[in-house]
Amino acid sequence: MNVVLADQIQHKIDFKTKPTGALGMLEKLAFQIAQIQQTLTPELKKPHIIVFAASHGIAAHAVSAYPAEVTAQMVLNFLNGGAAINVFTRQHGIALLVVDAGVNYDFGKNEKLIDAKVGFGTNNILTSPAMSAIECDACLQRGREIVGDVRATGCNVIGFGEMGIGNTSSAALMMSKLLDLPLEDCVGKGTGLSDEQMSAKLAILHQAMQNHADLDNNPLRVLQTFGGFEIAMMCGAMLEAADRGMVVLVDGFIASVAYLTAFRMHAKISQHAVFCHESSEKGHEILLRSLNATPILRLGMRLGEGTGCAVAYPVLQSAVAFLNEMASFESAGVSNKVA
Ligand SMILES: Cc1cc2ncn([C@H]3O[C@H](COP(=O)(O)O)[C@@H](O)[C@H]3O)c2cc1C
Ligand SMILES: O=C(O)c1cccnc1
Repeated sequence: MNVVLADQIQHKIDFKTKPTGALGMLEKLAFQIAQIQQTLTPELKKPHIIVFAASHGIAAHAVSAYPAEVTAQMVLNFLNGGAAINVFTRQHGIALLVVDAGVNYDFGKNEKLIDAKVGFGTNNILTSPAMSAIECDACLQRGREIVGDVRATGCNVIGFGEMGIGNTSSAALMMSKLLDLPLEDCVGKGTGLSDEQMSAKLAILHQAMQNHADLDNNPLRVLQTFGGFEIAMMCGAMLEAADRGMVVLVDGFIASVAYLTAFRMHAKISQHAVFCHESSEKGHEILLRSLNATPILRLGMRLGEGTGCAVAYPVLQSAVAFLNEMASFESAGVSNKVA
């Protein structure tokens, strides 16, 4: 760490015309973004959100309140501009990219969709590993390449979203294994299961855990065994974004599990991560706490798609704006003597 620059950034924040610390979390964000960019005058350039979509074999077991076909239908909705993430990215001037990481549907040629198809969905993780080591590696690699292409456009702030019916099941199993926590702490209602359906989901995931009893907590093996193509691609994408010095916006429960996996691979990613919101999906609060992460927003959202990143983005803009534009005590002739 460049200690001199870190001191200068903190000094610049502290000498703005406000009581020390009065901009709260905006100050922490401003410091972090300035540190990431190694400058006293950070800028957020060409923000992007990438939504990765994939199908899940486990969806055949009624672990979601919605049918598996919704994954492909929502991809078409993203392409037509009608989903929540389309609305919020449009609202805030964020570019949106949609990636077919492995949806069980043939979208044909569509120039609006990035084709990174690794397959037509993961295996059923109740009985088999989600994917082969080769597929897992391909996902990480494709995620990295897509971010490389986005970085080349001048983007320095990027968020990731996902779409994949059944993926809260994948994420819960991964979280339980990586953090060595009981499944009860990690499994939630996802798209909105009833209490009864939730008990059935928990029973299936206990069975899945038992069927993979010899799995250790190696992040790559956990990803391969329980992950989804979209979760693995997000993981590679987050790693690349950090490697390239970008600000990484972390969305809800599933994105945070992808982040946890990436963090276990390369802890350095934490310097780049901004936790945008706390999802109301059970497990997210515990996961954020275990990461020592303070989310920007707590709106009771539980959607995914990167929506938390899009809604939190203006807060990052405010953080950068105060650091660049606000007067200092000296420039404004305001006394900074504490009475
Ligand atoms: C219409 C619709 C739009 C969505 N957008 C995101 N998700 C979210 O819900 C899914 C995870 O929940 P579960 O594990 O219960 O299936 C993921 O696709 C996630 O992105 C959606 C779900 C639905 C139904
Ligand atoms: O927080 C999330 O990412 C989430 C929660 C429920 C359903 N889908 C996504």
